[in-house]
Formats: sequence, C-alpha cells, structure tokens
Amino acid sequence: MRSVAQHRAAVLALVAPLAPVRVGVGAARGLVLAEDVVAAVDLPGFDNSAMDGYAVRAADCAGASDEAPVRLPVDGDIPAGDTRRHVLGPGRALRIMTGAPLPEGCDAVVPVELTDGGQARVALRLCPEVGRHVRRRGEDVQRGRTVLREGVALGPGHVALAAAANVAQVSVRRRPRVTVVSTGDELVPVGHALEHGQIVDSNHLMLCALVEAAGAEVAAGVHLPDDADAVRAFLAAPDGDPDLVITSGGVSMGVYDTVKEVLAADGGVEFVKVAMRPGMPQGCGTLAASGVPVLTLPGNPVSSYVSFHVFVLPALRRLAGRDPEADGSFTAVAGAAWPTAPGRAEMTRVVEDGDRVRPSGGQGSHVLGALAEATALAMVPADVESVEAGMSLRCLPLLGHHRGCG
Ligand SMILES: Nc1nc2c(c(=O)[nH]1)N[C@H]1C(S)=C(S)[C@@H](COP(=O)(O)OP(=O)(O)OC[C@H]3O[C@@H](n4cnc5c(N)ncnc54)[C@H](O)[C@@H]3O)O[C@H]1N2
Ligand code: MOO
Repeated sequence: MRSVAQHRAAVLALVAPLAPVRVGVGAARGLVLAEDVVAAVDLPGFDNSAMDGYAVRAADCAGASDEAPVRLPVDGDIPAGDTRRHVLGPGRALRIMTGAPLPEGCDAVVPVELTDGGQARVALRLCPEVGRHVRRRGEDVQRGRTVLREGVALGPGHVALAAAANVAQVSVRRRPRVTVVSTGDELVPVGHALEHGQIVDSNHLMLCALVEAAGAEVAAGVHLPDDADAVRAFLAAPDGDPDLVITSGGVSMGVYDTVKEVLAADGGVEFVKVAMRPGMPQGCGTLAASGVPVLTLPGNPVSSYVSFHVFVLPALRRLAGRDPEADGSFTAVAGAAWPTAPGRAEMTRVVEDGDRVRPSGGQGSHVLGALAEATALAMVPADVESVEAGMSLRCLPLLGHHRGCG
C-alpha cells in the first residue's frame, strides 16, 4: 500500500502552476499574483487633512485655549475632491474637510470640535503642533515601490492597496477549471423520486461545492452510468476544457467499477490502495487523449470528501500558484480516545472545542450526518494504534469552516 505522502507526491507531480493572465484588479480577489505589484502613485497622493476642521499655520494660533481662543478670518472652504490649488495667507484660516488637499502655507489642521465652527471668522481653542492632523504625500506608499509580491493570494485588503496605488490590472493565475464526473447506475439527481436501490447523486453537488470553496471553477459537471463506452467517450474529450478532471465512484473491486476498467486500459492512470481511512482506493494520472490530469476518488461520500481535502486540494493549490503545503493545518489535542485502523492513516472527522478536538460522530465512510458537523480532519498517522485523550494531532481544516475557507 502507498502512504498518504507518496500519493500526494504522485498527484502533485501531475500539475504545474497555470499560465499567468492579466485581469482587472476588481476581479482579482482570491487569485494569486504572478508578478509583483508596483505603486503607480504616491499614497497619499497629496498632502491632505485627516479631519474636518480649519487649515491654519500653527504659529498663527499661538496661545489659543478655552479661556483665550485665537480668532482668524476664514477665506473659504476646501471640500474633498477640490482640484483648485489654494494658498493660505498668513494669519488666516480655510475651512477644510477630511481628505481635502492642504492649501499651500498650511502646516496644521484644527478639528471643528475645538472651534466655534465659524464661517467668516473662526475662534480656535487649541494651538496645534506643526503637522497635526496632516497626512503627508507618500507617507504610506511611495510611487515605484513594490507593494505586493508575486505569490500573494489577493484578499480584499490587497485589492484595496493595489487599487489605491492606481494599478488597474494585475497579473495572476486564473482559477483552475475542474470537470466533475460522478459515476454509478444507482444515482439520480436531487429532488427526484427514488426507486428501491436508488440514491441521490450527492457527491456531484458535494464535489462541485468543494471545487468552488477551494477557489476553483466547475468547468463542467456530468453524471455517467456504469457503462464503459459512455465513460470512455466522455473521458476521451471531457467537457469544459478543464485543467483537472475528478471522478467519483467505480474505482474499487466491483464488477461494475467502470472508471477503473476504462482508465486502467487508457494507460496514463495508476490505481492504488492508499494507507488511509477512509479513502483507500485512489487513482491518478493523465487522460491519454488530452493529457489532462485526472484524479479518481472513491464513491463512498465521506471517502470522496476526505480524498478531496487530502489529494485534490493540494493539486488545486499548485495549479492556482499557491503553496500546496500551506494548507492551514494546525496542531490540536485529542479531547477523547478513539480507535483507528491499524497500518492506515486515520482521517477522523472532528469538531474543534478550543485547542481540543473530538470525533464529530459516526465515522463510517457512508455517514454524512457527522461529516456536515465536522470542522477539521484529525490526521492520525498510520503507526498510531489508537488515539488517547491528550495526544497531539495534526489537523487539516475542512473547506467552508473558518480556517478552511479556501
Ligand atoms: N471487495 C472490495 N470492496 C470494496 C473495497 C475493497 O477494497 N474491496 N473497497 C471499499 C472502499 S474502502 C471504498 S471507499 C469503496 C469505493 O468504491 P468505489 O469508488 O468503487 O465506489 P462505488 O462502488 O461506485 O460506490 C461506493 C458507495 O458510494 C456510493 N456512491 C457512489 N457514488 C455516489 C454519489 N455520486 N453520491 C452518493 N453516493 C455515492 C455508492 O452507492 C456506494 O454505496 O469500495 C469499497 N468496496
Ligand atoms: O477507503 Mo473506503 O474510502 O474506507 O470507505
């Protein structure tokens, strides 16, 4: 049997970061930079006021206090967005708003709360120090400076910085496109009446949801019957022009395990048993006709779900230009004892309670109730015979749950 690490390495060897594309900065959230971002302007772009108040020369306000306010004539208003160039005369004030450009000659701003708010003349009750409430040009970012590095996954704050620095387009890796294939004659779409022996094709929707939660795109989704010709025809030219195909079902030892039958003959895919529970039967390789990487996941819903996190997610991270190993895994303490499969890494679905984790309920590979509640996978190494309370465990956050939000 192959170890989890060996199979992950085999999966990662199939993929490389996608070619960079240029996109508008507003469309770049969640994508990974393929090139540094350099500021096109200073930030702030001009000296401006940090407060609504009065632009003054600090020296003109000497001695101002509550008891003895200094009175200055007000020469007009400077609203934010005022593109005129104002000059502040000695011994005079201008009413100024937050973000408005400072008039020439001004070296401080007195907030309106410390004045009588006068329009023609203002009484100032405080003498500001030079520079008070003034935001200087370039004090945050200087034009020409690298503000974001290649490899950064753009969050809303990064988008704000690039946009403020007037960078309209950025070079990023696009979202990986994934074609999702579920297989099995027993499956019917959700919402249909079920005959005896039939079940809902929940893996299809689950895998599509996981793909999207991982920041990738569902290129196409299809359900195929356990029919070798249908599976062969689809995989010879998969819909959606995908970067990756994932399949569910049909990879173990059954006589109708069609995915395995077709792809084993195709040549480019190896089928292995991975020392992991759940998710033992796995396949990975490339489709012979198109060269598109394919990962075949077991059909049991929990096995598919776990396999996605352990094998598909690292592949998607690499395609997207992210570090496959930076998966947010964390160490937690077992809050209970639980049994594990001998010789196989146990991927226990757990709920977190502070720094402790405990199994989320039934752990069978068909048990979806406990899966929905789980927030992480405790990755118990293959050589651990059973988990004891207090043991330290590496845990992988599940997509859609705080740390695992893609
Ligand atoms: N003789 C053996 N039998 C099995 C072995 C084995 O080593 N020897 N391995 C078991 C393990 S472990 C797993 S996991 C499953 C994997 O089987 P397949 O990938 O071939 O999946 P199927 O047989 O198609 O389905 C398994 C199970 O999951 C249900 N299923 C399948 N697709 C979906 C779907 N899209 N949505 C919801 N549920 C689905 C299916 O009805 C079956 O109940 O094999 C074991 N057997
Ligand atoms: O490996 Mo199967 O995935 O245990 O149920």
